[in-house]
Amino acid sequence: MEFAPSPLPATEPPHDCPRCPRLVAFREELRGEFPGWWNAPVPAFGEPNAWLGIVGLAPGKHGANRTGRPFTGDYAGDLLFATLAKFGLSEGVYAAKPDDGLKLTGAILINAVRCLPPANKPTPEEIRTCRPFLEAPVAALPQARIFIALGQIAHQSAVKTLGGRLPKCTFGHLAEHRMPDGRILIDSYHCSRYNTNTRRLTPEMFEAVFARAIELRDQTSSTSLP
Ligand SMILES: O=c1cc[nH]c(=O)[nH]1
Repeated sequence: MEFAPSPLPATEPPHDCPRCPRLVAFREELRGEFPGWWNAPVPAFGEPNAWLGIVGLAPGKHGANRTGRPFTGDYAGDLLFATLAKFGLSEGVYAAKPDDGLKLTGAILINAVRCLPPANKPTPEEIRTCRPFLEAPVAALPQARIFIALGQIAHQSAVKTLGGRLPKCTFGHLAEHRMPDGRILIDSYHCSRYNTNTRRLTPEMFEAVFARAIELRDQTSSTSLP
């Protein structure tokens, strides 16, 4: 795969974002080892007019960090994209590569941390440092009234981004949190290989989160949320 950095919206981190020294060093190492991979901050993927924002954790090494599209090419993406298709939130067929023509409809995927962290574990400082790159695209989503957080880290970053208070928002699968301006955050266990293999998260449990998001969208579509 050949990657030429294309012009990015102002809400996206630059291709050579220097903010997190550990993540920059890891990215440089992987650029040497895998020059054909993306190896850069991974841009959000989806519709600018999305009603649903889905907050992930961080690129997977062989997934988004390789392909340059969130969740694309790794195990977590298989369940996520199948679920999006099932709920009418995508058009086209997901084929685990960024040029498969897949389009999200009504939804957007944004990782809480844009660069690949070693061992899939960003530090608290890296999560904090990357938060402007969650805040900026979220602020640029005028229609997004419902958010789904995939896992604890995404939950924490999403609550802070949406202006909520963490002590009031305990993470739990299918837990719902109303933000001060009326936007609603639904938590889900992350659709990682570990969670699905151990059955902590089943496809049915994951689908219940999206079904609830759609139910809330339909209930709130007549009320005025930001
Ligand atoms: O949270 C995740 C996991 C895998 N790939 C992503 O882009 N985000």
